[in-house]
Amino acid sequence: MPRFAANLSLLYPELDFPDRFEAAARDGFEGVECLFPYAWDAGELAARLQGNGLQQVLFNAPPGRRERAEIERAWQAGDKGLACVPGREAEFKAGVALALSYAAVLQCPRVHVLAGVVPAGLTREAVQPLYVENLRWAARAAAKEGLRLMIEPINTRDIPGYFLNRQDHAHELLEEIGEPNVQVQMDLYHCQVVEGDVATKIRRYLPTGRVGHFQVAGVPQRHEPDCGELNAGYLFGVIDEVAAQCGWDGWVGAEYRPARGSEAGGTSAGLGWLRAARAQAAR
Ligand SMILES: O=C(O)C(=O)[C@@H](O)CO
Ligand SMILES: [Mg+2]
Repeated sequence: MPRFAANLSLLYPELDFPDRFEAAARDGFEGVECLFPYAWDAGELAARLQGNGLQQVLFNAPPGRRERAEIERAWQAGDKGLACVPGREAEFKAGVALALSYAAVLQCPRVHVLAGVVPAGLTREAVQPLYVENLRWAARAAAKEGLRLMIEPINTRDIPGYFLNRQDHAHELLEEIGEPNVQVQMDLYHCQVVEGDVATKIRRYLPTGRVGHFQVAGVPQRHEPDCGELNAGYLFGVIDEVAAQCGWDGWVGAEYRPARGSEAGGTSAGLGWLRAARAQAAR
């Protein structure tokens, strides 16, 4: 069974963010990820991790220039990253520096750097050199701290105009960036929405050593992984099989909006997919 991390920005919406750590540990998660930890003091979050025996496995660099407390709200309102946005290089670098400082305190080995939306009037091809240059700069800064950066293809239904949508583009970009500590965050939800053939893509890309993290949700509504058109149990089996062959030991982030979160039992009641994965592994 892969190691699963609870995405605390999406799971347990019935609880205050700091209380979600304990809930995740109680449900048997060993790792957690989140979108943006910046509204909280890094030391306070590190204490929550330690107190609950959890590892922070991933979070995002800020998607735009804001006060720390505003970052999450700004993401909802439209900040989607700066890596491909001309004229905002200084803000991009300041955001990466803030993320690296949180990663050090949280002892988190991975930081996702959002690509951003291609500005009106420009093409993806026109902004790609800037994206590559920004990622190269960020990768070198992260390498000094022993950290890895993730780049994530995201579907354009969720973020219209987003620069990076496809797995093959992400892997081409890694070649161009040319820094070994940059990897792909392969979100199976986005992969299914954009291009499908998910199991084949896991088999193609995981052995390259260029996939640093997986995430999963049901498709099309981004609810529990066992709701909708993806067969999560089958895909976890594929990850397990290929990981064993190539020595991959990363995490799968549970990044979904619980459909059952508003029912009695909250997020925990919707973890049947996790219990099924455990039962399958025990057989
Ligand atoms: O939307 C997603 O998928 C994510 O992983 C967010 O963290 C934005 O990158
Ligand atoms: Mg994702």
